[in-house]
Amino acid sequence: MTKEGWIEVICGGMFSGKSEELIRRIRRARIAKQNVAVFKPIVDNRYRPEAITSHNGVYTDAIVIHEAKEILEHLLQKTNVVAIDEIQFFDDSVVQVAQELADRGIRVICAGLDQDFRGTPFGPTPKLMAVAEYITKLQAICVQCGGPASRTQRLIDGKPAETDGPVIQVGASEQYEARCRHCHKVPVGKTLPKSFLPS
Ligand SMILES: Nc1ncnc2c1ncn2[C@@H]1O[C@H](COP(=O)(O)OP(=O)(O)O)[C@@H](O)[C@H]1O
Ligand SMILES: Cc1cn([C@H]2C[C@H](O)[C@@H](COP(=O)(O)O)O2)c(=O)[nH]c1=O
Ligand SMILES: [Zn+2]
Repeated sequence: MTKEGWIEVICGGMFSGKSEELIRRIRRARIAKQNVAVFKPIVDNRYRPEAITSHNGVYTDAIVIHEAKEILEHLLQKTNVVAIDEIQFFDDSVVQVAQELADRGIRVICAGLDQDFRGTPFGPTPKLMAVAEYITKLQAICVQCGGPASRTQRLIDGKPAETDGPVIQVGASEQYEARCRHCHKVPVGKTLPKSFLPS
């Protein structure tokens, strides 16, 4: 007999529709009478504090947590779907938690940035992608050329950030815009870590 339980990752740059897609999957799971538990990290304090919110205004309530292991404490016996937004803000322990849930028979849906503003893999997202059964990589629209925006440009006073800065900086369109690989500007002195380059 086929067993239940797997990991889905929805990734891409900012404005690519990750939260929209996560909310859509949550809505459909609820229509299918699944018991869904929704989580977000406390770091994300934009829009409604206790909800996952898309840049287009759609939202759904969420439990705010500090660490991934708190997810285990919030689950009910009947919970069979777990949705987590902004996974890039968790540490690597979120990978272990997702694996444990999927092994227990739970459908785990994770959404988050795959790259930071420098174009470097972001937090635990790449590791989750490695162990996931299903990956959906979304593109926004490049605000410069209209092409597929796989990257996120950080802005300072409306211009591309030219110097490096903290990786975590919560914000929306006042600080970030969607760009394709050709229009994205990497801060001076920043390239991919050697481990991501061909030898
Ligand atoms: N450059 C852009 N490309 C595509 N959508 C954009 C762009 N700028 C703003 N949007 C809006 O962002 C919405 C997607 O937001 P959201 O689901 O929050 O994405 P994400 O979670 O990936 O940041 C789109 O439906 C659209 O209304
Ligand atoms: C690129 C980049 C983004 N962030 C922050 C900015 C937002 O608060 C979230 C992403 O939200 P979205 O739902 O994907 O729109 O991440 C950051 O902290 N560092 C970065 O490099
Ligand atoms: Zn472009």
